[in-house]
Amino acid sequence: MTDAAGPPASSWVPGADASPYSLANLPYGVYSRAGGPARCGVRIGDQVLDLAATLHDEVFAAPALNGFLARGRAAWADTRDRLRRLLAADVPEAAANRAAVQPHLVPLEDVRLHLPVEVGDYVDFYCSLEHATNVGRIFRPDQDPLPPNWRHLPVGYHGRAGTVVVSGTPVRRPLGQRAPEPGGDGSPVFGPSTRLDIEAELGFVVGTPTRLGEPAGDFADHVFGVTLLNDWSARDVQAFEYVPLGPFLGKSFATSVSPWITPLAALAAARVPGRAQDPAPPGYLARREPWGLDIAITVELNGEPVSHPPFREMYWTPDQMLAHLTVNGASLRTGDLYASGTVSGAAREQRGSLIELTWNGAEPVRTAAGERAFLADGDTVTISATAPGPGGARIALGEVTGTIQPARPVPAS
Ligand SMILES: O=C(O)/C=C/C(=O)CC(=O)CC(=O)O
Ligand SMILES: [Ca+2]
Ligand SMILES: [Mg+2]
Repeated sequence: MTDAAGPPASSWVPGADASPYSLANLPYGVYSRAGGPARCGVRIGDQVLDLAATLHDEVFAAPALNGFLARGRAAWADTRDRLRRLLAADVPEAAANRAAVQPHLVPLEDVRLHLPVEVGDYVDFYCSLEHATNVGRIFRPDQDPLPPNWRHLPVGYHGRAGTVVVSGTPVRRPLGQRAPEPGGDGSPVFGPSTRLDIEAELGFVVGTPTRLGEPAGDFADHVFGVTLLNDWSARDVQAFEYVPLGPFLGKSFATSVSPWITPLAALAAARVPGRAQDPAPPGYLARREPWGLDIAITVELNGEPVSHPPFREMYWTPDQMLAHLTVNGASLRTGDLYASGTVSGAAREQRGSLIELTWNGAEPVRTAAGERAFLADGDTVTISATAPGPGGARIALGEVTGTIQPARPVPAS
């Protein structure tokens, strides 16, 4: 059963058809039950389907999806087709499928979700025109908000792959150096970050590697799927350290991702051409297919929605990010992760970071827990997203959440 336009296919799994985790979605993740090993699964409704047991395939009896991702696009499509057929209500063998598959469904409330891939390299881009313009105005008020390169290439930096953590992992407020403060002795100040922020982003997970020395082929040949990502950012540390080599410790302490990877195949109805670009980018960045994605993101602070960033408004699209990552001959490996950069739209309530929402703290966000310029200890940030599915239904991309823990004590000098 391939993904087709038209009415959504129906599943025998109770509740699945009415859920944003219907047969049209089927995101992949890694789960464990109490005392059991971590294994690969697919989400349907409020359950996880164990893939190794269902498909009799040991590649899924692993604590990461990398082995499956390395098999490539034809295998991804074949597995998705098999799963859709096994879970479908409207195929002749549905009763037999149900009898065989039902024992391998586990209620979500009985599982722990893990980081779904072993992350290789992690790169973060800067692809929202509105975000780049806002942050440029705030960080560099005396200059053009957009650097001269910005409309010619998707600007990015390498982050710390080893600190990519799964949703729910607590985030400890980092220690670091910030600029000398007025009234101080002129030295930088070392201590807990006082401007801890979020960045609402999408992450793209590489399945099929590229060859050293060669550019990537088609986006959908290499990229397996999409995850939600929060690039926690200590703005005070970042502002003092980033010249001239870019973000470093201000962003490397934690990057949280959703436990679910939504395969590109589930996002067929979300594909849009991508925003017009002026000037036209060089040939290697020309868009060959529509890979803008109409994904609607919501950011909640302590349970209250504070922003609705629209991914469809991104200036650079994820196929262009992939082309740029490899144009110099640098290769990508299975499990590499690249993020879009903060997603911000033109309206205030579409900004994907607190530094923009509060204009560097000058206009605090009002919530039931009090006013926030930046994050307080104990705050919980949750990013979720939905996208159009077949027949007007929507699919969900999971959520990525994290709660801020107090900084560790400043070491005595
Ligand atoms: O312009 C700057 O100096 C800083 C930019 C960011 O903090 C953004 C970043 O990490 C990339 C992004 O998320 O868009
Ligand atoms: Ca970022
Ligand atoms: Mg980060």
